[in-house]
Amino acid sequence: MTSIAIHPAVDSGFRATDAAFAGGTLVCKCASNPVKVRIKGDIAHNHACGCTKCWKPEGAVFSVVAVAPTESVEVLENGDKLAVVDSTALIQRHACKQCGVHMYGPVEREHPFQGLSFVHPERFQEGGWAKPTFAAFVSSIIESGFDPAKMDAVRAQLKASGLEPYDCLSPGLMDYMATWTAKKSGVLAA
Ligand SMILES: N[C@@H](CCC(=O)N[C@@H](CS)C(=O)NCC(=O)O)C(=O)O
Ligand SMILES: [Zn+2]
Ligand SMILES: [Zn+2]
Repeated sequence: MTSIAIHPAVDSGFRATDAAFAGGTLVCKCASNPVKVRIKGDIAHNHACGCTKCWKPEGAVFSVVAVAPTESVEVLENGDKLAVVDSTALIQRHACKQCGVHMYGPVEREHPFQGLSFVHPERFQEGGWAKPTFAAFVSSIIESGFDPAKMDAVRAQLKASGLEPYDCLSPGLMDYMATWTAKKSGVLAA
Protein backbone atom coordinates (compact mmCIF):
# COMPACT_ATOMS: atom_id res chain seq x y z
CA MET A 1 0.00 0.00 0.00
CA THR A 2 1.36 3.42 -0.94
CA SER A 3 1.60 5.55 2.13
CA ILE A 4 -0.08 8.93 2.32
CA ALA A 5 1.99 12.07 2.97
CA ILE A 6 0.34 13.01 6.28
CA HIS A 7 3.02 15.51 7.37
CA PRO A 8 6.82 15.26 7.51
CA ALA A 9 6.87 15.46 11.33
CA VAL A 10 4.45 12.53 11.49
CA ASP A 11 5.76 10.43 8.61
CA SER A 12 9.39 10.56 9.73
CA GLY A 13 8.49 9.18 13.16
CA PHE A 14 8.58 11.41 16.18
CA ARG A 15 11.83 12.59 17.64
CA ALA A 16 12.04 12.19 21.38
CA THR A 17 10.40 15.18 22.96
CA ASP A 18 12.04 17.14 25.74
CA ALA A 19 9.99 17.56 28.90
CA ALA A 20 12.04 20.67 29.64
CA PHE A 21 11.13 22.35 26.33
CA ALA A 22 10.34 25.94 27.21
CA GLY A 23 9.61 27.52 23.85
CA GLY A 24 11.87 28.92 21.20
CA THR A 25 11.85 30.87 17.96
CA LEU A 26 9.59 30.17 15.01
CA VAL A 27 11.22 31.03 11.68
CA CYS A 28 9.45 31.30 8.30
CA LYS A 29 10.79 29.75 5.08
CA CYS A 30 12.29 32.91 3.56
CA ALA A 31 15.98 32.48 2.73
CA SER A 32 16.61 36.13 3.46
CA ASN A 33 15.01 38.35 6.08
CA PRO A 34 12.87 35.59 7.60
CA VAL A 35 10.10 36.44 10.01
CA LYS A 36 11.06 35.35 13.52
CA VAL A 37 8.53 34.92 16.30
CA ARG A 38 9.50 34.00 19.85
CA ILE A 39 7.30 31.74 21.98
CA LYS A 40 8.22 32.25 25.62
CA GLY A 41 7.17 28.95 27.13
CA ASP A 42 5.87 25.53 26.19
CA ILE A 43 3.21 24.73 23.61
CA ALA A 44 0.07 22.66 24.33
CA HIS A 45 -2.43 20.46 22.48
CA ASN A 46 -0.12 19.74 19.57
CA HIS A 47 -2.10 17.91 16.88
CA ALA A 48 -2.48 17.29 13.16
CA CYS A 49 -5.24 19.34 11.51
CA GLY A 50 -6.88 18.48 8.20
CA CYS A 51 -8.84 21.70 7.78
CA THR A 52 -8.40 23.87 4.70
CA LYS A 53 -7.34 26.93 6.71
CA CYS A 54 -4.28 25.76 8.59
CA TRP A 55 -0.92 26.13 6.87
CA LYS A 56 0.64 22.90 5.59
CA PRO A 57 4.14 22.31 4.26
CA GLU A 58 4.46 21.43 0.56
CA GLY A 59 2.89 18.04 -0.23
CA ALA A 60 1.45 17.43 3.24
CA VAL A 61 -2.21 16.53 3.64
CA PHE A 62 -2.30 17.73 7.27
CA SER A 63 -0.88 20.64 9.20
CA VAL A 64 0.70 20.21 12.61
CA VAL A 65 -0.53 22.91 14.97
CA ALA A 66 -0.45 23.68 18.68
CA VAL A 67 -1.34 26.54 20.99
CA ALA A 68 0.57 28.93 23.23
CA PRO A 69 -0.70 31.84 25.33
CA THR A 70 -0.83 34.94 23.12
CA GLU A 71 0.95 36.88 25.87
CA SER A 72 3.91 34.54 25.28
CA VAL A 73 4.14 35.44 21.58
CA GLU A 74 6.55 38.14 20.49
CA VAL A 75 7.43 39.10 16.91
CA LEU A 76 11.21 39.45 16.92
CA GLU A 77 12.18 40.22 13.32
CA ASN A 78 10.64 41.24 9.99
CA GLY A 79 7.12 41.65 11.35
CA ASP A 80 6.43 44.01 8.44
CA LYS A 81 6.21 40.89 6.23
CA LEU A 82 3.20 39.57 8.18
CA ALA A 83 -0.42 39.93 7.08
CA VAL A 84 -3.63 38.45 8.46
CA VAL A 85 -4.91 35.79 6.04
CA ASP A 86 -8.63 36.21 6.85
CA SER A 87 -9.62 38.93 9.30
CA THR A 88 -13.14 37.46 9.63
CA ALA A 89 -11.84 34.09 10.92
CA LEU A 90 -11.75 33.13 14.58
CA ILE A 91 -8.04 32.43 14.33
CA GLN A 92 -6.25 35.56 13.10
CA ARG A 93 -3.56 33.72 11.13
CA HIS A 94 -0.56 35.97 10.61
CA ALA A 95 1.26 34.72 7.49
CA CYS A 96 4.52 35.75 5.86
CA LYS A 97 3.47 37.54 2.67
CA GLN A 98 6.60 36.26 0.89
CA CYS A 99 6.76 32.53 1.72
CA GLY A 100 3.22 31.94 2.98
CA VAL A 101 4.08 30.30 6.30
CA HIS A 102 1.55 31.06 9.05
CA MET A 103 3.61 32.33 11.97
CA TYR A 104 0.99 32.71 14.71
CA GLY A 105 -2.77 32.91 14.92
CA PRO A 106 -4.28 34.57 17.99
CA VAL A 107 -7.91 34.09 19.03
CA GLU A 108 -8.99 37.54 20.12
CA ARG A 109 -12.77 37.38 20.19
CA GLU A 110 -14.84 35.94 23.07
CA HIS A 111 -14.40 32.19 22.71
CA PRO A 112 -13.13 29.27 24.83
CA PHE A 113 -9.76 29.68 23.08
CA GLN A 114 -9.56 33.45 23.63
CA GLY A 115 -6.03 34.39 24.67
CA LEU A 116 -4.41 31.48 22.86
CA SER A 117 -2.41 31.61 19.64
CA PHE A 118 -2.14 28.79 17.13
CA VAL A 119 1.42 28.05 15.99
CA HIS A 120 3.17 25.47 13.80
CA PRO A 121 5.89 23.88 15.98
CA GLU A 122 7.78 22.49 12.97
CA ARG A 123 8.87 26.08 12.35
CA PHE A 124 10.75 26.16 15.69
CA GLN A 125 14.45 26.43 15.00
CA GLU A 126 14.85 24.35 18.19
CA GLY A 127 13.91 20.68 18.65
CA GLY A 128 12.24 19.10 21.64
CA TRP A 129 8.65 20.29 21.25
CA ALA A 130 5.84 17.95 22.22
CA LYS A 131 4.71 15.51 19.58
CA PRO A 132 1.20 15.72 18.08
CA THR A 133 -1.22 13.50 19.98
CA PHE A 134 -4.35 13.36 17.79
CA ALA A 135 -5.66 14.30 14.34
CA ALA A 136 -8.45 16.86 14.05
CA PHE A 137 -10.78 17.78 11.18
CA VAL A 138 -9.81 14.62 9.30
CA SER A 139 -12.84 14.59 6.98
CA SER A 140 -11.98 18.20 6.00
CA ILE A 141 -9.03 17.01 3.87
CA ILE A 142 -11.65 16.11 1.24
CA GLU A 143 -12.40 19.84 0.97
CA SER A 144 -8.82 20.34 -0.22
CA GLY A 145 -9.31 17.69 -2.94
CA PHE A 146 -8.24 14.51 -1.11
CA ASP A 147 -9.83 11.39 -2.62
CA PRO A 148 -12.84 10.42 -0.43
CA ALA A 149 -12.27 6.77 -1.37
CA LYS A 150 -8.98 6.85 0.56
CA MET A 151 -10.40 8.02 3.89
CA ASP A 152 -10.27 4.55 5.48
CA ALA A 153 -6.60 4.35 4.52
CA VAL A 154 -5.81 7.81 5.88
CA ARG A 155 -7.55 7.08 9.19
CA ALA A 156 -5.72 3.74 9.45
CA GLN A 157 -2.39 5.44 8.77
CA LEU A 158 -3.08 8.15 11.36
CA LYS A 159 -3.90 5.48 13.97
CA ALA A 160 -0.74 3.55 13.07
CA SER A 161 1.21 6.78 13.65
CA GLY A 162 -0.37 7.16 17.09
CA LEU A 163 -2.79 9.90 16.09
CA GLU A 164 -6.41 9.10 16.89
CA PRO A 165 -8.50 10.61 14.07
CA TYR A 166 -11.44 12.93 14.82
CA ASP A 167 -13.64 14.92 12.46
CA CYS A 168 -13.65 17.92 14.78
CA LEU A 169 -11.32 18.40 17.78
CA SER A 170 -10.47 15.74 20.37
CA PRO A 171 -13.20 14.79 22.88
CA GLY A 172 -11.30 16.58 25.65
CA LEU A 173 -11.21 19.86 23.72
CA MET A 174 -14.82 19.50 22.54
CA ASP A 175 -15.90 18.94 26.17
CA TYR A 176 -13.85 21.96 27.25
CA MET A 177 -15.58 24.17 24.66
CA ALA A 178 -19.06 22.84 25.49
CA THR A 179 -18.45 23.40 29.21
CA TRP A 180 -17.42 27.00 28.51
CA THR A 181 -20.60 27.51 26.46
CA ALA A 182 -22.83 25.91 29.13
CA LYS A 183 -21.32 28.11 31.85
CA LYS A 184 -21.73 31.20 29.71
CA SER A 185 -25.40 30.45 29.04
CA GLY A 186 -25.97 29.61 32.71
CA VAL A 187 -27.14 25.99 32.32
CA LEU A 188 -24.03 24.96 34.30
CA ALA A 189 -22.78 26.82 37.35
CA ALA A 190 -19.78 29.00 36.53
N1 LIG B 1 -14.23 22.03 7.15
C1 LIG B 1 -13.66 23.33 7.42
C2 LIG B 1 -13.24 23.37 8.89
C3 LIG B 1 -12.56 24.66 9.27
C4 LIG B 1 -12.40 24.74 10.77
O1 LIG B 1 -13.42 24.82 11.48
N2 LIG B 1 -11.15 24.70 11.27
C5 LIG B 1 -11.00 24.65 12.72
C6 LIG B 1 -9.66 24.02 13.06
S1 LIG B 1 -8.26 25.02 12.72
C7 LIG B 1 -11.13 25.98 13.36
O2 LIG B 1 -11.16 26.06 14.58
N3 LIG B 1 -11.15 27.04 12.59
C8 LIG B 1 -11.26 28.39 13.09
C9 LIG B 1 -10.65 29.34 12.11
O3 LIG B 1 -10.19 28.88 11.05
O4 LIG B 1 -10.57 30.52 12.41
C10 LIG B 1 -12.45 23.54 6.53
O5 LIG B 1 -11.72 22.59 6.30
O6 LIG B 1 -12.23 24.68 6.06
ZN1 LIG C 1 8.71 34.16 4.90
ZN1 LIG D 1 -7.07 23.71 11.11
